[in-house]
Amino acid sequence: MGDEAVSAAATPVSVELRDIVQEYPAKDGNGVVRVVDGVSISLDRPGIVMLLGPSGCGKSTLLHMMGGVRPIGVQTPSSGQVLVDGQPCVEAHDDAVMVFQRYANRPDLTVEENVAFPFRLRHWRTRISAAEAKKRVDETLAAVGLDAHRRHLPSQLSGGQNQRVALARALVLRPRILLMDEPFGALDAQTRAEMQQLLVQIYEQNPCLVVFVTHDVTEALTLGDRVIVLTSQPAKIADDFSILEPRPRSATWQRSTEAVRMEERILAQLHAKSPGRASLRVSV
Ligand SMILES: Nc1ncnc2c1ncn2[C@@H]1O[C@H](COP(=O)(O)OP(=O)(O)OP(=O)(O)O)[C@@H](O)[C@H]1O
Repeated sequence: MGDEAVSAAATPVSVELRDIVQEYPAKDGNGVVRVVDGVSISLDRPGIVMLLGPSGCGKSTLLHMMGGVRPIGVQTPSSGQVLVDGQPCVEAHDDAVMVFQRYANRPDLTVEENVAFPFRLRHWRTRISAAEAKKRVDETLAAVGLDAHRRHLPSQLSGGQNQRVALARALVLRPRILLMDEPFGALDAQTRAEMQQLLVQIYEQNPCLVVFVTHDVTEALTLGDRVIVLTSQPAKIADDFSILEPRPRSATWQRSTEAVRMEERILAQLHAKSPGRASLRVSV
């Protein structure tokens, strides 16, 4: 299983949201609120896909759906279909792992123990041998630059280092789908840039499908192979385009006419009041 899981990272992957509608109970207790309104997204190859949209438009809701994570007591999606590798996704699945802004490291465990934590769970213990788990933890700690901190506690680390721990805990599972919910949103500008660089390095070494939620247009242009912009609530697709510029993307490219046009295009959509289109795909 270990070797299979290692090579799985480079294997094809597909995630499809088909005509997704999501409604949640209204906060005032009266009826429901439609948060997502007919979103269709097809992701069919490894790459970094940026999901942008105004606050509260349903980005996390869509991201969770891709990982089969469901809120308690709410039908998700209200209608539409989530398919992973062409199969209906009805529950959390091993192919997808999530990284959150609140890195959720256990304060009583060392860096190494935090990263190895998934292997304490019966589900993974029965699938990954202890030797394979140790090898993966060692490799991943080196990949995220935390080898020298393995015996430290989270309280002894900076915010960026703590986010590295959270990223490493996701990467030890060698996911084919890495779902990142504003993972660098709480970091200062320099640390955020370092983490973006790290993500690109890790991605280049082991390409998988990364779906990355952000509010930050520059982050989208720095990282994305594809940028999907959602409208304000209820979310529809407002824009969807590819960025062909290879990574790492230089400051010169960031200031180029091409990049500035993309930035303006995203900002125009984020500030637009008009409803989005059901599905639109453009190559830039
Ligand atoms: N389980 C739930 N029950 C009720 N309402 C919910 C639930 N989950 C999310 N919501 C509501 O749905 C809306 C969209 O939430 P979601 O977190 O998906 O948006 P978002 O775009 O990720 O937001 P942000 O950018 O602020 O992180 C919000 O108004 C939120 O309060």
